[in-house]
Amino acid sequence: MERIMDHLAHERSKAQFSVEEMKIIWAGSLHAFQVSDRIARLVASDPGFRKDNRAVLSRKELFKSALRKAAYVWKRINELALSEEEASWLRFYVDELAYAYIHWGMFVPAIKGSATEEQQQKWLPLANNMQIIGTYAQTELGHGSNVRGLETTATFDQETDEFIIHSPTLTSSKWWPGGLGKVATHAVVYARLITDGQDYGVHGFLVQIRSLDDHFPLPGVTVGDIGMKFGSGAFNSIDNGFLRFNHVRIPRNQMLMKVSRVTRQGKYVESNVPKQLLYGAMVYVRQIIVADASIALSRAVCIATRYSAVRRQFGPPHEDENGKGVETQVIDYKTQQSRLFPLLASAYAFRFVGEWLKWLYTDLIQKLEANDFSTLPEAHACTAGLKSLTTSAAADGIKECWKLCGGHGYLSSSGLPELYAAFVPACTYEGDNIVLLLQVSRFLMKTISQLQTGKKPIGTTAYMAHVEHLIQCRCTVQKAEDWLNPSVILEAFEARAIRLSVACAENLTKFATPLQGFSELSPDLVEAAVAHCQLIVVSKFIEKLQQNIEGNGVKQQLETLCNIYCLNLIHKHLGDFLSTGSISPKQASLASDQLRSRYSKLRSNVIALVDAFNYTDHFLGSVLGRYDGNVYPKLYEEAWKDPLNDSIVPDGYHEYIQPLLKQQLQNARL
Ligand SMILES: CCCCCCCC/C=C\C/C=C/C(=O)SCCNC(=O)CCNC(=O)[C@H](O)C(C)(C)COP(=O)(O)OP(=O)(O)OC[C@H]1O[C@@H](n2cnc3c(N)ncnc32)[C@H](O)[C@@H]1OP(=O)(O)O
Ligand SMILES: Cc1cc2nc3c(=O)[nH]c(=O)nc-3n(C[C@H](O)[C@H](O)[C@H](O)COP(=O)(O)OP(=O)(O)OC[C@H]3O[C@@H](n4cnc5c(N)ncnc54)[C@H](O)[C@@H]3O)c2cc1C
Repeated sequence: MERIMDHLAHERSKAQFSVEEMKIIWAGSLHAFQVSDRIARLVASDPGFRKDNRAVLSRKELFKSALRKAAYVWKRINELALSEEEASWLRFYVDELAYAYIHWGMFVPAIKGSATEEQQQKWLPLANNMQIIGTYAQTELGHGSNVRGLETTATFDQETDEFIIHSPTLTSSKWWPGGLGKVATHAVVYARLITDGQDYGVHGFLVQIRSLDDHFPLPGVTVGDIGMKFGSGAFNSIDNGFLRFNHVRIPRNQMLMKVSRVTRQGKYVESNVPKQLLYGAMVYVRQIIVADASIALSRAVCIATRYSAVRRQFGPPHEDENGKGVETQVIDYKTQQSRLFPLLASAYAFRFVGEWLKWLYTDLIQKLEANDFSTLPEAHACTAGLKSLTTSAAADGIKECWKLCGGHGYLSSSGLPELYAAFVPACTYEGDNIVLLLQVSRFLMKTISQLQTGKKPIGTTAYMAHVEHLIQCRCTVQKAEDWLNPSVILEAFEARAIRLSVACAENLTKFATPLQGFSELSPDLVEAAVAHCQLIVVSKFIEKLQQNIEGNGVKQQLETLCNIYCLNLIHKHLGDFLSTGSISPKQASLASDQLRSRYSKLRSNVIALVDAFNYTDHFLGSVLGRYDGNVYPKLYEEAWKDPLNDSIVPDGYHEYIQPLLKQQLQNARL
């Protein structure tokens, strides 16, 4: 036991940079580090937030435990008079999916984004004080991605000045909203607005669904939980629900009227705000999900990295720091490094692109407030594309981390199965990842077509202004070290992205209609969108390195991680880089050489690099990822805690094992 604990301490002593400074870089600022660190410790030390028993709870127990924790969170927020920032850190570190995620993450943002000032004044205080609990009811049984295809209706009744909310078909049942099944009292419901016999498409409405007195559904409302979901814990602590309306009436002023409104006379009036703002809550949450992706991936990487340094298999016996003969740490196998280190680099890359996206979103909101809608299309494309790219990579990465831990990774106590089950639906919710990439490709094709009209591309598409150069330029790499030059890397990624996009744009012209072209070429369009989004991540990582980064050796580590992130992408997408002529086969081989050399350079720093995430053992929830590396005794201890080990002889022995054994014995004797 001691040896293993010493072993991680030895790993930490090899770090060539200041972990404390890196913690600040990871957190985003000294202030963010201090607040998050304080709240993380507060949660970890409070037995009310215990979560190590989750895997053995039944669905009902899990749900109730999540309700208890959500109520306790609210109590602690008030008792400690936490600021909004501290409260959101508290919810984050409690790490238990419950209605509060949707209430704060979607219901409140939907009201802020789509309600008029007057409506906000009425509803936000109620929501902010938890006098009502809200959900976001958009998806239906029959339609999720195709929002324009939603079937729920909101028909204006001029006589009573009300909307009648109705579910005309089974497929129009709302299906999936979190917190809806058993908890929410109110919902932002997306329904087709019909007035004067005309259908004006999907709009948002604020609808009360349960009584605030006895919690029973209101007349005309049928509501319940949609059932168990993937994995044992994960999303099963939350009540994703179904909801059907039978001519439920709401006052006219409960239509969210920032984008358009219906007058007392039933006239539909559009404001000067673009219709797309109705989808504003999705832009907001997608931006948060990118940050979530870096957190989920970094948790998994932290577990797999620490465990890989503890775990030993094969190899000629080495001498450890105490002169004892030991086997090889699995982290020293080059295959382990080539699977794990790019994931570590991706966690950092996603962290920085998430930081930038948060800035982009804040900038968008400021512009919208000044009635400047010019950056909305780019914000939509960036949030959609990066949500897609980072969640797909993080979900795959978590799965890889579990395999990197061998058999023990499959144990619930590793924390990895639940982390995977909780994160993988992020590839679907807030927009299916392929559907979102198609939105990006639509934006790219539009930008390319506008180049011909002389419109200057801006922001993340600014590189397209250099289309003539990027279409024909040749990569200048001659030796492996040349791949360490950021401008060389950037140009290779820009060339690959624009060449894929231009090829799509040219191919689209060969079809009878754009619609037919988009449909036929959609796999290529998705690849072009991925290349563009990867370019954004690469360029934001490089930009981060151009900032003033303090701390002994911190910048050097980030440079190595950035090189690994970029060179590994080249390695994985070699087909794209070669087929577009962005690099040559010889340069690809030099990139692989450089990648291998970067792994060696990173090796002694990896434990410190995952320590910089500053995750408590409570938050990690993993025996394999423990800070002290004391894995084996704790695995053994955890095994004893399983309910099956409550008794020496299991329940069922007398009914099913003993009679069977007896029968077989008797048969043998006969
Ligand atoms: C505390 C924080 C907690 C965070 C929460 C974490 C955990 C919670 C867990 C789960 C919550 C999950 C919630 C949900 O899933 S809610 C439901 C989400 N649903 C979707 O995301 C549906 C995806 N589909 C769509 O977004 C759209 O239908 C579409 C964009 C794919 C297609 O729509 P359609 O109107 O048919 O679009 P067009 O392609 O014709 O586009 C029209 C036009 O509008 C632009 N555009 C589209 N979307 C947006 C947008 N969001 N913002 C701005 N602009 C948008 C599009 O680009 C077109 O523009 P044009 O080319 O210039 O015409
Ligand atoms: C855990 C979880 C929580 C959720 N929470 C909420 C919530 O709180 N509120 C809410 O309203 N919704 C919620 N949802 C629903 C979620 O937003 C939808 O599931 C999501 O938008 C995807 O839509 P879909 O299920 O209709 O998938 P579909 O669109 O049916 O996708 C099925 C397949 O078709 C493909 N596909 C669909 N359209 C196209 C196209 N145009 N081109 C190419 N391929 C296409 C997709 O790529 C996918 O492979 C949640 C979902 C999950 C899993």
